[in-house]
Amino acid sequence: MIGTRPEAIKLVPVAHSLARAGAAVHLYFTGQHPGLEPAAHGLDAFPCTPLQQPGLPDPHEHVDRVANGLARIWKFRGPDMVMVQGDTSSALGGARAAVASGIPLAHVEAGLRSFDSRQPWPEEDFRIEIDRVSDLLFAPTSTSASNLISERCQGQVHITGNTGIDAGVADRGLPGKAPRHWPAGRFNILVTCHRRENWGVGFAAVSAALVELTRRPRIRIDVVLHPNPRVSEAMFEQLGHNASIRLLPPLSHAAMLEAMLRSDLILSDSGGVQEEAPTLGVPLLVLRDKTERPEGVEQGAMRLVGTDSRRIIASVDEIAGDRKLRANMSQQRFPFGDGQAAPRIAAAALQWLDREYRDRSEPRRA
Ligand SMILES: CC(=O)N[C@H]1[C@@H](OP(=O)(O)OP(=O)(O)OC[C@H]2O[C@@H](n3ccc(=O)[nH]c3=O)[C@H](O)[C@@H]2O)O[C@H](CO)[C@@H](O)[C@@H]1O
Repeated sequence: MIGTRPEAIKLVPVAHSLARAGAAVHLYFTGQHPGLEPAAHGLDAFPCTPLQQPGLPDPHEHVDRVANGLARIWKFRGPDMVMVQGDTSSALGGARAAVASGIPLAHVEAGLRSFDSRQPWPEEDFRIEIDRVSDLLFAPTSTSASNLISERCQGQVHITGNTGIDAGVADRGLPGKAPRHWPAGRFNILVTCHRRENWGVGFAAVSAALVELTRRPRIRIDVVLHPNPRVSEAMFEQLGHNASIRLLPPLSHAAMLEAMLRSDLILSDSGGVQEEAPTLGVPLLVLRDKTERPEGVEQGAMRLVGTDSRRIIASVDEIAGDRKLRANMSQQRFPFGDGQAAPRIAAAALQWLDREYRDRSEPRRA
């Protein structure tokens, strides 16, 4: 099940590992991010059913549409297992349809918790519901596995690492493989900001901080726009007039990783970027008050700064001005996995299916 760009990025390695292990992989593209193409992510070798359900202002309504659409398709013939990733409305819709159709469900990136239903909203609750009904739970870290165990989730838990790290990140992050091109004297900041909790007041405060930071002569700022037009229009409105800030269109994943590697510091509210930055060894200020990915903060690779302008400016000034702190935050760390999550997931899923269908003494569907 794939609905959004990050789900595509994180499921590419899983689809290929499953296929290598002998599974027949069928993709369902919900259409949550319209324009998301299997070929753009190297997924064109797999059969794909498009649902054509673009994301809606009310994510709960989108969940229902995806769930109903899939349940209709799977009424007569469904797969042996449904695999969903993360916490999107597509993932929850897929999970509900699998349960309604009696199909085993696997959840990739299970167990992440911010312990606050309001942030990320509605993803925290979506992920909890998916975890409760999954038969197989692929937790990226021991922290996420502990969350599942303390909530007494019924599914089988495996600690695998995050598949996002398999997706070209681990290779680039390996010592000696990360080319850093810092022009002397410059301090390059890369920014992404798209979370729903930050729409409105949050965006305005982040933009005000960026404008203030351009007054420092050393600082250069690149803002990568989100594919959601509502988000990119707000950024244009607030930053388009500032000649010292470059607004870049959404980048391919490879180009995004290169842009991260060329940066001295990243400011972002993205979930995936929180996993990638420590692996690439680039310091990160997280534009959120809470995170469901505390591992990078605990290891000193990133800091939570929220969207308060003064706090953002103070943190940037501190990191830009303190070589020792910057060197420490720039150390490569691998809190989210070693780049081998997908083969672990494929092996565990196929083993689980073999056992399940042997015990059920009924043939697998494919
Ligand atoms: C609240 C939250 O965090 N939600 C999630 C959200 O995405 P998340 O917040 O990670 O979504 P983003 O849109 O920021 O996507 C991040 C990914 O896209 C890449 N990128 C970013 C910008 C760009 O121009 N080009 C590009 O390729 C990044 O390198 C990263 O790999 O969906 C994911 C998939 O279910 C989940 O794992 C996350 O938990």
